This record gives sequence, C-alpha cells and structure tokens, in this order.
Amino acid sequence: MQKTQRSTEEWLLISISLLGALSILPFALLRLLRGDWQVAALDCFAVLAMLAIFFQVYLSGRTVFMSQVFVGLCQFVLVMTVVMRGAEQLFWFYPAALVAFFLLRPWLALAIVGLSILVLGSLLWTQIPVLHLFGFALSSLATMGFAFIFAWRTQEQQARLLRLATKDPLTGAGNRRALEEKLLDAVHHHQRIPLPMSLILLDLDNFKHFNDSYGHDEGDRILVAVTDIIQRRIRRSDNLYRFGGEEFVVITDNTALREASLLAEELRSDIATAQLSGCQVTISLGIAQYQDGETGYQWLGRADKAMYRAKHSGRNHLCISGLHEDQLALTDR
Ligand SMILES: Nc1nc2c(ncn2[C@@H]2O[C@H](COP(=O)(O)OP(=O)(O)OP(=O)(O)O)[C@@H](O)[C@H]2O)c(=O)[nH]1
Repeated sequence: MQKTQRSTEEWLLISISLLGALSILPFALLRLLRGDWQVAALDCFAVLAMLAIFFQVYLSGRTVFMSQVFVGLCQFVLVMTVVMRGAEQLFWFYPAALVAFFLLRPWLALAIVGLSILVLGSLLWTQIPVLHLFGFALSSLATMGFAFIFAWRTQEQQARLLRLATKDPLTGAGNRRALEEKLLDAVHHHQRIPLPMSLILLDLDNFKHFNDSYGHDEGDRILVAVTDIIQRRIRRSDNLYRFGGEEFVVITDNTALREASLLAEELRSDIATAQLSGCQVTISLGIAQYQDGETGYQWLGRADKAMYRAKHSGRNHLCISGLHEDQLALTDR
C-alpha cells in the first residue's frame, strides 16, 4: 500500500510551469540577441521563476501555494510587459487570466484578475484611444466573467462528485473508498513526518438481532444516531468512515495509543448510555496505533483483530492491539 503517484494538480502545475518557461525562453533569447536588455531581463526572470516553481512542485508536491505564486508571477510579468512595451502587449492578458481561473479557486482568481484589469486600465488610460481602452475593458471583463462562471460551475460539480464518491449516503460518514484513500495518505504522511496516529474500529453489537426485532428502518436510524454521537465526540481533524454495514473506523492523526483508547472508551460509554430508539445499543472496539513499516491494511487488520477480541470478551468492550496492551488496560486509567 505505497503511495507513489502524483496528484492531477501536481502534474498540471508541473506541466504548466515547464511549458510557460519553455515558451518564454525563445523571447528571452531573441531580446538578448537584439540587445533589448530591459525586456530580456524581465523574460529571463520569468523563465527562471517558472523553472523554480517547476522544481519546487516536483520535489515537494506543494500545489496550492505554488499555484498562487505562479498566477501572481504571470500577472506581474504581464503588467511589467505592458509598462515596458505598451498596449500592443495586452493580448497576454487573456492567457494569464485563464491560467488564474484554471489554477485558483474562482473567487480568488476573480479578485486577482479584476485587480489586474484595474491596474492595466489605469496604466493605459492616457496612452491609448478611448475606444481602444473601452474595447479592452469590455473584452477583458467578458473573459473574466465567463471564466469565472465556468470555473465556479466546475468547482461545484467536482464537490458534488467528490461527495457522491466518498460519502456514505445513509450516515454522511466517509465511505470505504474514502477510508482506503485516507489509509494511503496517512501512511505516506507518516513516512515523511512520523507522528503517532491511531485507528479505532468499532462495530455495533448484535445489530442483526436489533434489525430483526425493530425493522431495517429503525436499524438505519440507529446507524445515523451512532454516527452523530461519534461525530460530536471526535475532533474536527479526526476522520470517521463507515467501513461496512454496522462497522465504523475513526482515524486520529497525531494521537498515540493511550489518548486513542481514552477516546474509544468515551465513545463506548456515550453510545451505551444514549438510549437510542428507547433501547440500549452497545459497541465493541479495537484500537491500534500505526507501527513503522506496516501497510494501511495491516494497521486496519490489527484493529480488526482487537475488535474481535472485544466481541469475544462479551461485547460492549474495547481491546487494544500492540505491545503496550497491559499498561493501557482500562482499569489503569
Ligand atoms: N438497518 C441496517 N442494517 C444493516 C445495514 N448494513 C448491515 N446491516 C445489518 O447489520 C447486521 C450485521 O449482523 P452481524 O454481522 O451478524 O453482526 P451482529 O448481529 O451485529 O453481531 P456481532 O457483530 O457479532 O455483535 C445484519 O443484520 C445486516 O443486515 C444497514 O445499512 N442498515
């Protein structure tokens, strides 16, 4: 379960920054040959800065901040080119605006491109005929407006697709696919920054009996109520997933076994005392702290084994996987 693939965002920024540097390079060389030092210096700066962004993203995988830097750089170079070469360079506004909407969140891109239109308009106010200026204002605003609508709609659709792909429709907890992604990310992150992290696997006790006695719809309501109790108890940075029918997983970043077992005990006790649908619902839990070198599935498997030990100990119980089990017995806390 090794994560080696780059995200789409990384590939996009890597490609765009390299392509940008390679496209400006011939202009830089031409201007150097012609002795057009000022613009050549600006072009060389743009090439070097884009290459720096390329290497930074390639090596670190940081895309959000580097996208902002890239868009800021494009706008700066655009404005400076217009300052040095005049209105004839205005056509660069259009690709620079589209890159902003392509890489950034729509509202941030709107703010940056809007500001750029204002700066360019005020620079050219006295230099070009009013009709020419009016033409630029209209075409740039239309480009910005359509790009914004397109980017905003894309963002909404992506968010909706992401919800559909990663959320359990009944409870709203993350689904199994999201859990698998999270396990990959967590292990990958732990290889870079080895902070303790723990996993709690919890399973409703005798749920079949509950379903058989009260009906499937009532069973569904219990699943939703249990999800709410867990969501209210865990931190915002913790992640809850519905792993199977009546099985849930909580992954707690930056949490060692002792804190995770305290949380698990709180969950057990909160649910056991909640009187859901007028009944006592109980859960059994298995807890495992991530151990260096294991895969996400091995980590989950250890928590699963611990959870089954809890079931065999009579249910409404928690068991801990790992070396420190004795020191962490509930009576010890
Ligand atoms: N209402 C409802 N029930 C579900 C859902 N998914 C799974 N179940 C039921 O959960 C029950 C799980 O039964 P078992 O695997 O035998 O487990 P259990 O009865 O909880 O017994 P232990 O886990 O050993 O305590 C089955 O009756 C499933 O039909 C769901 O989405 N809604």
